[in-house]
Amino acid sequence: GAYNPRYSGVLERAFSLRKAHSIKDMENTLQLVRNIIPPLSSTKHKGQDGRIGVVGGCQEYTGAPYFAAISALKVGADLSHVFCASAAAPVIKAYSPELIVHPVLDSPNAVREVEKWLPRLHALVVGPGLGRDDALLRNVQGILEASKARDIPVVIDADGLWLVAQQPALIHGYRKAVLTPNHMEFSRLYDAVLRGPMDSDDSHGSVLRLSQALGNVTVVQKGERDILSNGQQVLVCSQEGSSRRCGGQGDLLSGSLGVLVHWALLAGPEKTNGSSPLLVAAFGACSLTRQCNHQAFQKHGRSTTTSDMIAEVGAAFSKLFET
Ligand SMILES: NC(=O)C1=CN([C@@H]2O[C@H](COP(=O)(O)OP(=O)(O)OC[C@H]3O[C@@H](n4cnc5c(N)ncnc54)[C@H](O)[C@@H]3O)[C@@H](O)[C@H]2O)[C@@H](O)CC1
Ligand SMILES: Nc1ncnc2c1ncn2[C@@H]1O[C@H](COP(=O)(O)OP(=O)(O)OP(=O)(O)O)[C@@H](O)[C@H]1O
Ligand SMILES: [Mg+2]
Repeated sequence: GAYNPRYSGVLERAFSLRKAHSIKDMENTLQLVRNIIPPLSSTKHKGQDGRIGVVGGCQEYTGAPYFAAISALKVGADLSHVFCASAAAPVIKAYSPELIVHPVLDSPNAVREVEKWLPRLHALVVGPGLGRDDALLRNVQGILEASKARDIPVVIDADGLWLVAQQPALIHGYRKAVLTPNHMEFSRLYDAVLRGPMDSDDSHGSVLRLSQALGNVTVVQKGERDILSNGQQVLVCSQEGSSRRCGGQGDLLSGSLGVLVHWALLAGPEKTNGSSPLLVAAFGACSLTRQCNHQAFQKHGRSTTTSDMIAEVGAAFSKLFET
């Protein structure tokens, strides 16, 4: 119908009410994120605030696992490991002396090599820069199975999601899994699991249904607004970011989520007021990534890159969570 100016005031008021409501929801959820953050203390030993592993990195992609692993450290983990293909290891080591890099993913003993470390890890981030080589993916399948057997929380991103789309049974029903698909990865997963195209006009419903169909694993659909669900609750994160979409922002998100998932599970549901700890952790990682993007864009504009965003992690974290 034609635009009727008589209604515009009503619509505007309804819109601003909805916006005010969602700002209040966001603030309430941010408070839950604050509750799960462990206090800094001089009596802690190295490792207590998190030992995180990133599984990814191959001949082509060395940036993605680096971004994920360094972000985990910058958010507050004490130790960050990368398990990558042998060709990627010297490159990642050269980016940073702060990461522990294991060139094992293309070894015939890959699963055993990673399994040795699992008792010492609090969470795994699987997929950044993994690539889609069949032999690597088979090894990662074994690593995922070993992690589940030990009840280690896993964040699955990028090519880890490619693997899950081929074999949803790998993570079906695993309550300590969080998936962080971008637009493409989400539709690929949705097609594979629900055997039909998603309804793009109902993103809440699509995220909810995908989570349910995967046995209530937590799903984070990244986009203009991030939509998060554990099959019961749906949260929306619309923290202001920017219009700059350089590659690697998703890796910052999955790496920081690795730490936050560990903190949230340690804190437990009392600290999250009955909400799912994984959902609260995911909301924290989305808000943080978007705030980093916002701050970096204010300084660098169109030339903003993921490294500029990582330089903002400390200030963004304080602004959101230490107010
Ligand atoms: N520096 C690096 O090493 C980086 C490596 N990366 C790795 O690259 C590999 C492939 O990741 P991709 O994310 O490209 O995955 P895909 O190969 O599934 O492709 C995603 C595609 O979807 C497109 N797309 C994204 N958002 C869209 C939207 N809203 N609507 C329509 N199209 C959209 C993108 O342009 C991209 O071509 C992964 O291993 C990933 O970790 C990325 O993380 C980026 C940084
Ligand atoms: N249109 C948008 N406006 C604001 N923020 C966005 C937009 N699209 C994505 N983001 C944010 O950017 C971050 C990464 O999402 P994105 O969809 O770029 O992931 P990705 O494709 O996996 O990235 P990567 O290049 O690291 O693989 C998320 O925090 C998300 O909230
Ligand atoms: Mg990605």
